[in-house]
Amino acid sequence: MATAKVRIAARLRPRLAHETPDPGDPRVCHAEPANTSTSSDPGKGKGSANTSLTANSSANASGSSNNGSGTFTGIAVANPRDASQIFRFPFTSCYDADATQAAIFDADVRPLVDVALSGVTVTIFAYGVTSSGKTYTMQGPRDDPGVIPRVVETLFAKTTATSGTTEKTDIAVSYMEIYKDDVYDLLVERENGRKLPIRENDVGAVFVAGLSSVPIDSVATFDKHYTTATARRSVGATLLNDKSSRSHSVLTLNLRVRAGDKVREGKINLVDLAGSENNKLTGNDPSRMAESAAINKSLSVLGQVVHALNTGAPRIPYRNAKLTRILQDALGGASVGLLICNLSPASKFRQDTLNTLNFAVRTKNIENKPVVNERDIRPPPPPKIDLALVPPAPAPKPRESLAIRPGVSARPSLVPRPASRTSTFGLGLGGVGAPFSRVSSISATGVPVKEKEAAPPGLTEAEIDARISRAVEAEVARRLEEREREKEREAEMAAAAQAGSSRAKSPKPRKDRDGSSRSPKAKGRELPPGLTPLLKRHKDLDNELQARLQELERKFSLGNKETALADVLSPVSKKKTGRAYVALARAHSEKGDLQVALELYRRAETYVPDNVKLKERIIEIEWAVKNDRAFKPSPKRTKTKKGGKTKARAEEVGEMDVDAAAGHDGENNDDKKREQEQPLSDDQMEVDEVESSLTGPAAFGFGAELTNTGSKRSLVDAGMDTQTPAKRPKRRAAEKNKMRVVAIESDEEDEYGPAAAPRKSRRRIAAT
Ligand SMILES: Nc1ncnc2c1ncn2[C@@H]1O[C@H](COP(=O)(O)OP(=O)(O)OP(=O)(O)O)[C@@H](O)[C@H]1O
Repeated sequence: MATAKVRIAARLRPRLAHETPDPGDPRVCHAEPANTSTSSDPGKGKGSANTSLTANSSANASGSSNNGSGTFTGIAVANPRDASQIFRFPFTSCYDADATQAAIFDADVRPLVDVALSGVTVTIFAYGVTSSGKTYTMQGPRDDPGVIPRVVETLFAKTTATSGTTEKTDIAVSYMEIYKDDVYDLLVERENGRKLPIRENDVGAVFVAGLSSVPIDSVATFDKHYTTATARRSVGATLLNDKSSRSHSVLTLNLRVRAGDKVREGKINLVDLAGSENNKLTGNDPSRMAESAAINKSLSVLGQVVHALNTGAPRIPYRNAKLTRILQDALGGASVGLLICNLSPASKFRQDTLNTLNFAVRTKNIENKPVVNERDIRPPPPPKIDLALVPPAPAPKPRESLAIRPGVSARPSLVPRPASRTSTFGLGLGGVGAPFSRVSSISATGVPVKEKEAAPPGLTEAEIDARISRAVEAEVARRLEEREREKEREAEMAAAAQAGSSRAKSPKPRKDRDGSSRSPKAKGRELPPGLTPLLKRHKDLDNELQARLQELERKFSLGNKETALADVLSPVSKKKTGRAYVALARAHSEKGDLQVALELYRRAETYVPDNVKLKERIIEIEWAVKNDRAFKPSPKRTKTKKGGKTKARAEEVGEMDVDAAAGHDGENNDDKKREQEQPLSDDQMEVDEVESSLTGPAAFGFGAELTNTGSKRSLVDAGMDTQTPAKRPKRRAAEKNKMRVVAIESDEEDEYGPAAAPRKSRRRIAAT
């Protein structure tokens, strides 16, 4: 998609009862004849009497005409220090006091709904001085709804219109406020609300971790959530506005449009910014002053970001405020942006109005690079099986072929493929995600043969299953024979050695593995160089193997490939795979993709079926999905350090705490303290352990993607041991016998920042 500049719509609100008119007040001009004009910065301009100055804008720097026809459309406002000087700010879209909510919506907002449904992120934000009408524009009163309710209504009207088609749209909402530079979820009870951290995922997208996302299936459902959440927003009375927003609010509508084999994921961010305010005018008390300072600071950072983008600065200060961090995508990112510039007609706000207009003029030069989020949702092709040398099944059942359909492109598995490994039963399954074609073929003589890429076409599933079974049986038989021969040799050598030593000295009873003492003579009688006991063992194994193969076949025939894979993996691989799924699930649940998260947790359970905490997690998410409720992932865990000290868990899996990097290390201290007081249950530890394994380099080769990169500085701050990982193994080895792992996960980031390779430390602590 090409670049797209941020669109600007200027809206002048009507005068309130107590506001008296003044000739220099801002005025909306619709195609008025353009007079003398000088390209100038209105904030600094000092023109002669009756001079009309046009705001400096690269879009229209050459004159007062903004449409090439000698007319001007935009906002005209007098200089507060020299009323004879009129500044003109050209905007193609501007609305005067008579403009209706519907007019603004239809002209500027409605087209963006289609853009979002096409898989693009759209951000619409209202900007302006306090009491300029931002909340009125975004939210609106019940009898005159603003942008937010209208967007939702339009979305549902559009999805209803496509209900007869193959297109299906899922909509979910999340709603947060940024109050005194802390983020809170407005969809949860205020008492339960905790400060939410801002994080960055593995592809650099910024998101608020733990923010709930509620699926909505109708305007009425949305209304219910929205009304409750809006009542939670921080609002207070000031001398300038008796219902002044004391926070910035961001309402996000997540759209998922499924059409055939494709899914598009668009988003609409609807932002109602708190208004800049002059404390001399607002009459703020100390608490209002603190709010006001936070509002003004974040808006000032917003201005700096816009300025840096306009001047092509090498560093854009997004990280200097939560607000800009969250709006990063809308300002120079991959979003389509609309800034609604709200203006107050009151004289006392004249300078603020000029500031607002200057900000708007600068913002409209920002270029974004919108991205369409569309992906193929066809299921991955069935695994290929190398069956070239396995003899054909005697009686194949006519079932659907597992052979890959021609023309269907393979999609990468959710779980990256590890290097192929050979299991104890000789199946080189290569772990989860590896195609069955990686199974080493076994020749009739039991010698593994080179892998081939494509399975012979036209085989039924039954044939494939049968061939796998025969291949496994052949390999197991070969290995058992080898083992028996080995044992025979050992037994013969032992007998010969004992016979030799018995001639030299009297026999000494020797303890066997089972603890029984037997004389070499007796042993010789029980274990002659013959094969009887070995064959017995062989038979046991055969039965065991047979049962296992039957179980495998049963599961394959049920189509439960996941379970079957879990069964044939080694315990270590099972655990690793489970960990990988848990980490992915957690990342999805934090993003609000509860359905996907649930599916991933269920898959994880296949690999670690005994994990009680995991079961609980599944039940919780199932409940949340079923009841359309938000799911709050468990807070960061603490772990007990040797000596009884505690510390906050470094990071969540798969994310980087961008706050620390942004210099907000001191935040959330209360939350951390609370977390430190929560002991970890063993089950939770197991889940954490499952997640933490992803940080290891051996985690299927994708550890780096999901690796937690907590900062070393934060560990130092928390009073933690920051000994380098290289030294740890020695200490661990010494402690190994008296310690047990009760909590793992302390990921450290190189002190030079997140760009450096992440390292992982595992801590062992004393058994309790
Ligand atoms: N277009 C409009 N038509 C009628 N009344 C309006 C309009 N815009 C704003 N108002 C009124 O102006 C007052 C201030 O509006 P609003 O609370 O929306 O301002 P705000 O910019 O959100 O202020 P703050 O930044 O302090 O939250 C309210 O009483 C509101 O009803």
